[in-house]
Amino acid sequence: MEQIDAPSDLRGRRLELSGLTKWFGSVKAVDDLSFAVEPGRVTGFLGPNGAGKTTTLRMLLGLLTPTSGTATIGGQSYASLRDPLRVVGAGLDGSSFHPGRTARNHLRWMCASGGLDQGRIDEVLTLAGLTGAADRRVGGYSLGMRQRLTLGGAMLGDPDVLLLDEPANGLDPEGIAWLRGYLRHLTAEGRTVLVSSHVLSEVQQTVDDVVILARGRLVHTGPLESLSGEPGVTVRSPDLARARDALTAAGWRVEEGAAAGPDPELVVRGAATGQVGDILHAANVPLHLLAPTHQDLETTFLRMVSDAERAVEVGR
Ligand SMILES: Nc1ncnc2c1ncn2[C@@H]1O[C@H](COP(=O)(O)OP(=O)(O)OP(=O)(O)O)[C@@H](O)[C@H]1O
Repeated sequence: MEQIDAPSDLRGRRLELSGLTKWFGSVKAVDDLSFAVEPGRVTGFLGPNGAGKTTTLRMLLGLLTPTSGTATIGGQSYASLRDPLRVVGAGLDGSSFHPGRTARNHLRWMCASGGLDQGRIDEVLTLAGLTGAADRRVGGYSLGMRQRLTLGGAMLGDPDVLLLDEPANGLDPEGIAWLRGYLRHLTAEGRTVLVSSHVLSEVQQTVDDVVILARGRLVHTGPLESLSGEPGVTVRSPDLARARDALTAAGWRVEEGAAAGPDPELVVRGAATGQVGDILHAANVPLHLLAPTHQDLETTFLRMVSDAERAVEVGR
């Protein structure tokens, strides 16, 4: 069959995983995973350590063979791409540098081993913000500079798709802001970007979509906003027990709020402030706070993961 790669100015390659499964001996690292990653968006690939993120990325990159299922890039498996380094850039391990090499020489070495033209090295160094440090040995680089070099290396083939494993790991807030700008720039050009992280808050400002994994299984996929949960009303009162009773008697779903201490709070899901205020007023409950609220994204993420992990435990 003839292999046709779209010209890179068309970009727009979708990633599709279908029933992807990987066993390592008796360990099921990836379990019947199906989801898609859209071009022109940054997708966060999230899950706790050991959830199966790296294994999935390695299968997408043809570095591991799935036990069953498929992973395709623009409809093709990695192995069938005619010019894979120009289609997919990968940053899988930020620490695998020869410490005695300069960044420029590292990129030259990458070009030579991947059969890529060296003409993009200066452009990539600029893109990664490493022009001034290009001729320094990588052994003296900070973690953030190594992450930049990993990202730069992934861009050498001017790929349509970027797969990055924990690119925000160890970055300071300035580094995370830089990463956000870098990835935004790349998706604005129509590229497909998938970034893994075990901490949502590290990439929360960076991603458009999320794919959440736990114990190798898909837990949730959707736009980032889909994690903001159901809106609600936060209530603080010195008599929270009575507030809870009045609200549940009126049929509202009441959850514990985040704050602990002398004035703890509860959250009434799906209610408007007026409705909650009227009920508490009628029940003579003293109020210290009544405010509309959205669930914190990280809280939703952690809850989804722990529910999924518990379901796996129960199913065993
Ligand atoms: N080569 C291997 N041989 C045996 N087990 C493996 C191998 N690679 C991964 N695993 C196991 O597969 C599961 C998923 O690991 P994986 O590295 O894909 O998770 P992860 O989500 O990337 O986590 P981390 O953030 O810690 O890298 C883990 O239980 C891990 O121990």
